[in-house]
Amino acid sequence: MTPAPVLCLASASPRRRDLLASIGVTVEVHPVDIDETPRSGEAADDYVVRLAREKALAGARLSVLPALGSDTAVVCDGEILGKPVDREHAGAMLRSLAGREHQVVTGVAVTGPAGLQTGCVTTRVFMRQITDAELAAYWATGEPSDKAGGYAIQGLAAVFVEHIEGSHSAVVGLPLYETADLLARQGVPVWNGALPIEPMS
Ligand SMILES: Cc1cn([C@H]2C[C@H](O)[C@@H](COP(=O)(O)OP(=O)(O)OP(=O)(O)O)O2)c(=O)[nH]c1=O
Repeated sequence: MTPAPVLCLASASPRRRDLLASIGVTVEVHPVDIDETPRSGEAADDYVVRLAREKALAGARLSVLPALGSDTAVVCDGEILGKPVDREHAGAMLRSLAGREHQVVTGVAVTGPAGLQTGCVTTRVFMRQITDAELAAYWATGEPSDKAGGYAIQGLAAVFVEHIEGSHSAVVGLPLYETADLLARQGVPVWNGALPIEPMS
């Protein structure tokens, strides 16, 4: 039997639902539609935390449960890369990331009895060079289309990623270590209730 939901997930991302399920958090899914346009001159960490906060607050209006929102941006040379709109865009994005370092910035916000609390995690990702034939083959898999930066580290693009410094789960869409802390602060159980909730320090 699936445990009762303990959290409203204000997201259409199946990755975020699966990540939360992996630490024993069953969610009620409420995708929310917000304007994701970056403000002029907005830093990536401010941008993802702002969107995470807006998603959490919109989710809270749809549920009686504490609500979580999150946003992931790929940043290269200070520029925020969104999701690719077509094959050319996806190819240009991955070409710009190949053979060097970029950053993945993920913001998370949880609103509940303790009020609205946020966190932000930056992970350094180092990719190998990628050939044109590989780019074409990767686009044909369908994987890049709904992913920030046009790749999925948890999927086929793992063969392009030499190493990371930071949080793998944050690159996939939700930093689980920081999220567990935010959930504890709101009294939301993880491990389906088996992990003792520590009082806020
Ligand atoms: C870099 C990278 C991103 N992604 C995904 C995570 C996010 O789902 C997506 C970034 O877009 P987001 O706007 O953060 O999320 P979303 O549109 O999927 O869902 P919602 O706004 O409803 O919460 O890219 C991966 O799955 N793997 C990766 O390696």
